[in-house]
Amino acid sequence: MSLFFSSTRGFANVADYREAARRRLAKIAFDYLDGGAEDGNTLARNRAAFANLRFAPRTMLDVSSVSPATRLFDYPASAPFVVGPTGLNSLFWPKADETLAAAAAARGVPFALSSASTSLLEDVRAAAPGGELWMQIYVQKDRRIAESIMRRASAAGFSTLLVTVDTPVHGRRDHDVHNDYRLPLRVTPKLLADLLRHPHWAWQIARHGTPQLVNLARSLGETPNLQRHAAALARQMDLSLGWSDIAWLRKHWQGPLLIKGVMTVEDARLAHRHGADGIVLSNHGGRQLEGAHAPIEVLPAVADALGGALHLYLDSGVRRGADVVKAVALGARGVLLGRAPLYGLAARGAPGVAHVLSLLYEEIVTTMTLLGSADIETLPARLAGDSPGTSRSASPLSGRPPLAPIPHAIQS
Ligand SMILES: Cc1cc2nc3c(=O)[nH]c(=O)nc-3n(C[C@H](O)[C@H](O)[C@H](O)COP(=O)(O)O)c2cc1C
Ligand SMILES: CC(C)CC(=O)C(=O)O
Repeated sequence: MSLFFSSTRGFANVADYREAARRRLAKIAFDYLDGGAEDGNTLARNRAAFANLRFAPRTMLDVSSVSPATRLFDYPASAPFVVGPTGLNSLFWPKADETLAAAAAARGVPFALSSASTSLLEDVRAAAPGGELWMQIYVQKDRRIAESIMRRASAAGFSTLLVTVDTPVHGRRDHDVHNDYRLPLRVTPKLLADLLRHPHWAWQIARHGTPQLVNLARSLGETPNLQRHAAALARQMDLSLGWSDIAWLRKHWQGPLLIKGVMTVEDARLAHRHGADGIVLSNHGGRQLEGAHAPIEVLPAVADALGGALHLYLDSGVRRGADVVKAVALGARGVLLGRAPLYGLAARGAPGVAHVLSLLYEEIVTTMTLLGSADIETLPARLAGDSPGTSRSASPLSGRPPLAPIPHAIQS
């Protein structure tokens, strides 16, 4: 890494890293990272929905020692967030998945590896030996791929499985069409101009080679071939996947199992009924269904319907520690971070990821201190509705059950 890119001085928040990532990455890569589906309405709504929630702080409470520590399944996490699964990460920085996993371990939070990762899951384990690792899978028509990834992840000590169900087809990403984004990247005059404007990124890609979907390749027993495996990823999703397949997943995965991409009370109930341990309320960061609600908007109804029966996580739009606090206050056990750590990675590599995670951690602590919450159990009593003047006692959240440990739906 060059000296120029090593400093994290002057970065105050995730948005600063986003801007630095925008400057360093070629447009084709930044738009893939940053963009949403179609007109970007859901992408924007994810942020607006967080901004519209208001806190009801309490004062004169002892905040001399504030801790956002919590338990995420059996893992004692330093804070209620997880570095979430994102595919093709070495498009942003070499050895990206190892870097993200090591940063998460150092911060004391889980890292979730995408099955579309550009590093082998075994290499990620080696890069974060003591870290808490989760594995995400897409289920493709050839079920042996998912079975092989589950087997390998289990052998490598990954604790928790995320099954992503909001991507039967890819959302329509207009920016990718405009940029002529395809894998492997094809050198067109447009891409060449883009590369010339972003020489540091171009040099990195040239030096380290095009990222490969190595986990997918290994589970197929094939030599990595980006063209073939990217096409397989996009076109071979099992569109027949249904709730009864949780039983099949259970045969291959003994640990906690979360369904990622649930957006309704009905589906949350079905996940529970079919034996999932938890769900991630997610609209895939506004990258899939344009016109979806923001997950934070549906969280209160889902939390009330489940009444603590499932581990409830949320993602999409988390850019501030206050967003994490709001999600926990509304009933989430924790949040997944999608783009936020990627901005740090794309801007500055390992120091950038570490700084983003520590900024979020510090923002959580500051928010809790200003709210009069010394620990996360008190957070549900600190959020009022979004209408001005909503009083604390009128909070729809008062009286919600505390976040008690939840046993797995199925014990091994
Ligand atoms: C570049 C990128 C790649 C992603 N790849 C995956 C993936 O491979 N598997 C998955 O389940 N979700 C994937 N997601 C979705 C994230 O896990 C997460 O749901 C989303 O980014 C959360 O929104 P946020 O980015 O606003 O935090 C990806 C998101 C981004 C931005
Ligand atoms: C590699 C892709 C499957 C990643 C993804 O889920 C996304 O771009 O949103």
